[in-house]
Amino acid sequence: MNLYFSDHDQGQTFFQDRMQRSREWKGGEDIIKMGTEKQTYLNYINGEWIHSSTGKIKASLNPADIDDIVGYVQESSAEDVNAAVEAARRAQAAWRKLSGPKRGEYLFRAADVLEKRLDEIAETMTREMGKTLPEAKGEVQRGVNILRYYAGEGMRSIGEVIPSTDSEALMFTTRVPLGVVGVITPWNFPVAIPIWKIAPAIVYGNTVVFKPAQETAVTAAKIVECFDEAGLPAGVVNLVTGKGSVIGNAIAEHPHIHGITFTGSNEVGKTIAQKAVARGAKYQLEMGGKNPVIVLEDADLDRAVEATISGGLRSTGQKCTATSRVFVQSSIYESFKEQLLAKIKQLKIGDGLEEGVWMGPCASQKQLETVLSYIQKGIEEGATLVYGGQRLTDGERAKGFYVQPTIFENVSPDMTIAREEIFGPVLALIKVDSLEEALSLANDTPFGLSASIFTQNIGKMLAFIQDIEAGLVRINEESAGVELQAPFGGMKQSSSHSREQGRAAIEFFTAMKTVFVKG
Ligand SMILES: NC(=O)C1=CN([C@@H]2O[C@H](COP(=O)(O)OP(=O)(O)OC[C@H]3O[C@@H](n4cnc5c(N)ncnc54)[C@H](O)[C@@H]3O)[C@@H](O)[C@H]2O)C=CC1
Ligand SMILES: O=C(O)CCC(=O)C(=O)O
Repeated sequence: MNLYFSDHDQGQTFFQDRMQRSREWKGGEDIIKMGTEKQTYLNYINGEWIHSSTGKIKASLNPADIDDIVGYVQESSAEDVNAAVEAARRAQAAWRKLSGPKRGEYLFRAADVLEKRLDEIAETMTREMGKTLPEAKGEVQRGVNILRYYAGEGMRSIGEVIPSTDSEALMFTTRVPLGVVGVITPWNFPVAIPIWKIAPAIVYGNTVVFKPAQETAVTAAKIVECFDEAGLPAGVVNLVTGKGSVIGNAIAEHPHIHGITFTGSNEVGKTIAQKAVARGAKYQLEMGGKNPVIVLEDADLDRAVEATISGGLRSTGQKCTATSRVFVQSSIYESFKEQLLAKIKQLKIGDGLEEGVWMGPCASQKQLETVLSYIQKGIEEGATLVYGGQRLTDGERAKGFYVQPTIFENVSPDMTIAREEIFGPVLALIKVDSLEEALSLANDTPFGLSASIFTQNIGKMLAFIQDIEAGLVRINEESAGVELQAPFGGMKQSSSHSREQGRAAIEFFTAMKTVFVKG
């Protein structure tokens, strides 16, 4: 039996899980071993931390060490989603009536709380999904900055005055919230992505039902704790954790959820879109990438090598903006490859909590298996494995989901590793003779998220900006890297053609009204 002890009296939102106790019989004595007690994180509905109606919990494991349980999270049901939607609906009327600046004040307070807890939440993130601690800290700081940006958004314009053909009339646009918004997020940016969806949703007057990836549900609960501590009114943000096929699906199908914002795989994104269209809900999808980098013969080679490594391998390649195809002009191909390999061999791979580690494990066993299966496909389909390709299981790494950074060459455009999103530290090097050839191959993909080029030639830069099919176009910089004040999103199958972040967020999270007033 689970015995839960509430720590609410001390202002805490967790419960202690006494399942960690075990009994041992030693020298005639019955000894209770406390072991390490783990926190159980609850759903957050209508301002209360509550258990799922299923009574089921799931351990969230550290991908660097599967013996390390980060915490227990709720395996909820559609019934819990119904309760969360009901709370969000009830909260909506009063929340939307607050002024934008007033709603912004709550976001400023949440930013302060998150900033105070930066180190602790970053450490939880590293333990839960493996990215290195400096990267995790950078991401939490980004979360703080996003909250402050959208807090300020509460004071900015929500419409414009348009001259009417009737000189005695006033015509203008204004914006209203959608209502209840479902936020479905992945595990690869467990702080930044939820915050860049939740912050604009609530500052524009919506209320939220938040379903994070189960792999990073502890980190998600900690974000929600920050909103709770900031005094956000009950029901404005609700958290329900559990399986995507159960909780995510219930959100997609719920008749009282008016908008769904999703980041994750194309497969799931498409089903969400179909369900949203079927019931007339608004939706926004950010999905995969197969992002190219083009390195031309006049490039600054050191910079191009650094950026390829950083863009392709940081966060173990688990970014939708990660570099995965590298098109290198023939005349510099060998020297680029040599420099790339020399640098990659020096990367330290290990537990992201350890100082000096550059690349952590894959975020889960499933993700490790996916990456290894793509590497195997690359070999079977005839690409040349130049470096890596193996799981790392020596010493402490035996307990984690580590894979070597992996480089392929002789990759042809029809190979699986040139076409599908791998979401791991795998780079395909492809030799090209000209910018035109590079552009044509780079565009030969269903995706269109991010792309970069290395060249000193302004004409080639301009041709790239014009002709590359990508929502994020980067010159002499890595393919990853998103600024919170700028629109973010992809072309083709990388997104639902909408944009997130910056001022662009207003387009999804509000509905526009055109008003005509005649005195
Ligand atoms: N664009 C991006 O940033 C991301 C892309 N991916 C891609 O997806 C692959 C698989 O990763 P997963 O974590 O399995 O991604 P996923 O698309 O299954 O999960 C993303 C979110 O959707 C939820 N979800 C899952 N099934 C659902 C359903 N039927 N209805 C509604 N929501 C559902 C998940 O619980 C999670 O919160 C990766 O290898 C990568 O290629 C994954 C995460 C982020
Ligand atoms: O590159 C970034 O900072 C953001 C990437 C992203 O949104 C993703 O991987 O889901």
